[in-house]
Amino acid sequence: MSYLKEPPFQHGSLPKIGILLVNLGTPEAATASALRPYLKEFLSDPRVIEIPKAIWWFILNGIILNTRPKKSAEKYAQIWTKEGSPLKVNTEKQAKLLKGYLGDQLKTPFVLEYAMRYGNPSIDSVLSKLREQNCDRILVLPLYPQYAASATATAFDKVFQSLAKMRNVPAIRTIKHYHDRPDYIQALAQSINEYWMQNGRPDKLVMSFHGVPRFSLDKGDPYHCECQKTGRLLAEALGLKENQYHVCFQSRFGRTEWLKPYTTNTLEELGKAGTKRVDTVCPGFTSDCLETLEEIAMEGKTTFLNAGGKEFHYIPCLNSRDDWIKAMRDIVMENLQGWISPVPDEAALQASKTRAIALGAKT
Ligand SMILES: C=CC1=C(C)c2cc3[nH]c(cc4nc(cc5[nH]c(cc1n2)c(C)c5CCC(=O)O)C(CCC(=O)O)=C4C)c(C)c3C=C
Ligand SMILES: [Fe+2]
Ligand SMILES: [Fe+2]
Repeated sequence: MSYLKEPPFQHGSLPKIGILLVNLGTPEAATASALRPYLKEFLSDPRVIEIPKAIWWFILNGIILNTRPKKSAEKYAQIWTKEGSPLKVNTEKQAKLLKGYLGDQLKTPFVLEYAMRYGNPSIDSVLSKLREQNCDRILVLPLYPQYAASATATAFDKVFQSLAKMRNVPAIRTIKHYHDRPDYIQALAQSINEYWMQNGRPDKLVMSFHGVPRFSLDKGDPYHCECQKTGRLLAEALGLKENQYHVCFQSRFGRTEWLKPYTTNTLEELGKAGTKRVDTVCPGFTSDCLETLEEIAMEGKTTFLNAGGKEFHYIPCLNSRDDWIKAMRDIVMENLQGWISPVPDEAALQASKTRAIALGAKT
């Protein structure tokens, strides 16, 4: 086994902290040819598809990769922006703003980058970049508030696979979840209240989370419970009664049962029941993306209106809201405790050199 070449080591150089935001990833373009490699990487992940490898290989390569890229590309084309995929654009903005806020508070030198679990910038390439900049401690923040093995754990797997190629491995901290943090809940509640102040209130609020297969709940994945808890806390923060909101799950893939109730069924039932206005929000997504802008804001709207509903509103994700970036800053600061010093590292280094000289040591 040969390891990656280490960046040149310099005595006396100040090590930095690396902060690595990880999001899911997105295709490079809204075309079938760009969707194919993205979907291949995504759907080859055993944390995402938990069926025997050999069987899945035939289904994926024989059926899915011949049909889905074109269909998905058509959906992406409807939400694509001049700057690119909304997921990437939003993640980039969050990283930039968070860097600014952390710069105001952190006395220890740091580097903040974002990476994508699938596609680019890859976790491999960004971790190499952090090591080259002398980061000897790295904090990993997945941009998923609720823990799921198929989202959070696979991001960690990829980080550890990258580290396994290094000789001088940095210290690592991972943030598992923040689904019940008051600042995250408050940012969501505030965004919804602001929306309601401008657009009036709905009859029902639908909170839609990304789904996962039902068996993952039975096998011990806490994702379902964490989504339910986020939903309950958000409803409490908004002062909603139980009959004024629904927690449901979207994006079902394949024929197996996924977490229920399915968002599409909920919207259809609400429409059929004569509910006049439904507002939807996706608290599990910190950035707007295909799943929110196309599946909910477009497809969900059609489902509800076709079933007899009259008015459908989609409330955007947290994206680059100031209260959310501040919450991210606080999540990072809390998780850096013990790694950061209250005085600038340069000053601490100088003080320890002075002490050492006073004690007669050669530096
Ligand atoms: C096939 C199984 C899938 C599981 C399990 C899954 C879990 C999961 N996904 C997210 C977040 C996102 N998923 C997104 C897109 C997306 N998801 C799947 C499949 C599974 N996801 C597919 C095939 C796709 C690609 C689009 C498509 O062809 O339908 C996205 C959006 C990406 C974008 O570019 O905008 C996000 C975000 C979570 C949080 C999660 C587990 C909880
Ligand atoms: Fe997904
Ligand atoms: Fe979807």
